Amino acid sequence: MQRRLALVKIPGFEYSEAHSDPLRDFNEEIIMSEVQFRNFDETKAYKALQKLQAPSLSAVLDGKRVTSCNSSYELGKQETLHYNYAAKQVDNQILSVLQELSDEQQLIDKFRLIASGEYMNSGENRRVLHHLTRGQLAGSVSHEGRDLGAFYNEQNSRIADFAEEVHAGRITAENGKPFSTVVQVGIGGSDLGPRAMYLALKNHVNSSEGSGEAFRGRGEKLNARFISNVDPDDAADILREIDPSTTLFILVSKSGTTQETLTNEALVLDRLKHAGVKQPRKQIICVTSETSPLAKSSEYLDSFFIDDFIGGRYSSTSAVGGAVLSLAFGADVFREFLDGAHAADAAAMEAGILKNPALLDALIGIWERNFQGFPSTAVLPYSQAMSRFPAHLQQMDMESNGKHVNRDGEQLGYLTGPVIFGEPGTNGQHSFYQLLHQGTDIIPLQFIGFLNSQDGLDVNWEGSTSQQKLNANLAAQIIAFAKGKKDDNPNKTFQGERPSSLLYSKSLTPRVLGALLAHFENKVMFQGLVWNLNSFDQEGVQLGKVLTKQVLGDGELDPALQEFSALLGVRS
Ligand SMILES: O=P(O)(O)OC[C@H]1O[C@H](O)[C@H](O)[C@@H](O)[C@@H]1O
Repeated sequence: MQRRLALVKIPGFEYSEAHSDPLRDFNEEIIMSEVQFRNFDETKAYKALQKLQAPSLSAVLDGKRVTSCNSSYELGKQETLHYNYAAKQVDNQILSVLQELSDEQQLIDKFRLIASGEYMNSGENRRVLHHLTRGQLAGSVSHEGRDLGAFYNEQNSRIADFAEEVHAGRITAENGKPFSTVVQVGIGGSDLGPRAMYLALKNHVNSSEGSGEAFRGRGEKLNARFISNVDPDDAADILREIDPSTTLFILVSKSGTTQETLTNEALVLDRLKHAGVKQPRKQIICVTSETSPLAKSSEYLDSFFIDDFIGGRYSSTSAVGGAVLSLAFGADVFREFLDGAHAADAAAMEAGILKNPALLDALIGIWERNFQGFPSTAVLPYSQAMSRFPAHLQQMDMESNGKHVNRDGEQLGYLTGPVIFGEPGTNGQHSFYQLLHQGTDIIPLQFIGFLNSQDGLDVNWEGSTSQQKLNANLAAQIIAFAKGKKDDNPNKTFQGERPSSLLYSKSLTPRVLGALLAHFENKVMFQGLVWNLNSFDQEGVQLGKVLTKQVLGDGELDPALQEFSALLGVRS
C-alpha cells in the first residue's frame, strides 16, 4: 500500500545543506514504499564498521580540542544544550561510516514517517505520536476526521484551565479548603517520567536566586507526591505524610486496567473515606486513554485524555505528565518544557549526523554496542534534581529496544538494546565507580552536567563552592575514565579507555529538561530503526501479568509456581 505523506518545512528551522546528499525538500512527499526496512547486518555500513578499529582514547583526546566535538541544540530564549563526544572512541573514518549507516537505514526519512503519523508501531498497528504532543514536525495528523495535534493541545489547555481554577481556590476540596497537595497514582510510564520531571524542576521553580530566572521565587503551587508500587507500604509512606482531606489525587493509567494502579485507587478511596470525605472520587482526577474503561466514568472530579498513539514510556509530554506538572508548577512551566522538547525534535530532523546530537549519540551507541560489544551503559547526571531521570530512561530505552526479533517478528542475529543504569554524581562515585574504573566490563558513560545549580544556596569551603566541587568531580571523572593511570602495583592501575559523552547546559530549566527528554527519546528511536525493531510495543511485560493472575486465582498452578507462591504466603 502506497501512502503519500506530505511533509512540511519546520518554520524557522535552519536546514543544513552541509550533508553530502542534500536534504530533500520537506515539501516533497515520502512514499512508504520508498523506505526500506532491512536488518542492520544486511547493510553495507555494518560490514564496513566490522573492519574498523576503535582508536585509543588517549590518542583521541590528545589529538583534538574538546570543544570541536560539540553538537548543539539551540532551544530558543538563549538556551542551548550541548552534546560533547570528545571522549568517545570514534575518529573521522568511523563517523563517516556512521553517516553512511544513517543514510542507508533512511533514519531521517523513517523519523519523518513517524512524525507524519505513519503506522510505525508494527506490533500494535498504531501510529507513534509523542512528538506531536509538543508541536508539529511534519504537518498535521488526522485520525477518523480529528486533528490529533489539536486534540493534544485541547487537553493541555483544559489542564491549564483546571490548574488555574485549583490555584485560584475556585476548585476546592470537599471541605471547602483549597487543595494543598497533589498525589499522582500510576506506575511505569504513568509514574517514572512524570516523577522524574517533577523532581528535576522542583528546585528550579522554588529557587530564589538560582537558575529560575523566569519563574524565580514563584514556588510550587502544590506539593506533589507519587504512589506507584502495589506494595501497600509505598502508599502508606505517602498517605501518612499528607492530609487526604485537602489532597487532590491524579489517577493515571493509559489502559485503565493496571492492577497496581487500580489497587492503589482502592486504598486511596479508603483513606479519603477515613478522613471524612463523603464523595472521595470527587477529589480524584483521571488521566487515561479515551478507549480505557476509566474514560467512561463520570464519578471523578474531571478527566483528561491521551490516545492509543502515545506510548506510556513516551507520555511525559502528554496529559500524563502535564496534569501533575501544571498543578505543581503552573501550566506555563509545562509549556516551556514542551517547547524545549519540540526544539530538540526539530533538530533531530537534520540528516547530517554531526549536526544532530540525538542521531550522533544513537550511532555512537550502536558502534559501542554492536562493534565494541559493551553490554550496558550508565547515565550519570551530575545534578541531584535528575535523581530519577536514569530510572525513567531504563523504562524508555529497555522497554523500547530490549527485543530479540525485528519489526516483522524474525529472530535477529545481532545485539540490540543495552542494559541502562545510573545514579546522580557525585553519589555514584561512592557506590559503583569502582567497577566502572577497574572492573572486567567496559561500560560507556553518559554524563549530564550544568554550570549552575538550580538554587542560589552554596558555600565557599576550602577555596571552592559546592557547585565548583561538583563539576570538578565531573571533569576529573571523564579524564580518569578515558586516560586511566599506570602504576607498578596492578591493584592501583587504571586501564582507562572507558568512553564517555557529556550533555551539558548552563542550567537545568524547563526548556533544557524538555530537550534532554527528547534527546534520549529520539536516540532510542534512531537506535531501534538501525536495529530494524519495533520500539513501540512491549510484549515482554505480559507473561508476568498472566502468571500473577493465575497465582491470585484459585486454579491449579505449575508446581514450581505453586511452591514459590506458598513460600511467599500467597498460596497455602
Ligand atoms: O498507564 P498504564 O496503562 O497503567 O500502564 C502502565 C505501564 O504498564 C506496563 O508496565 C507497560 O509495559 C508500561 O509501558 C506502562 O507504562
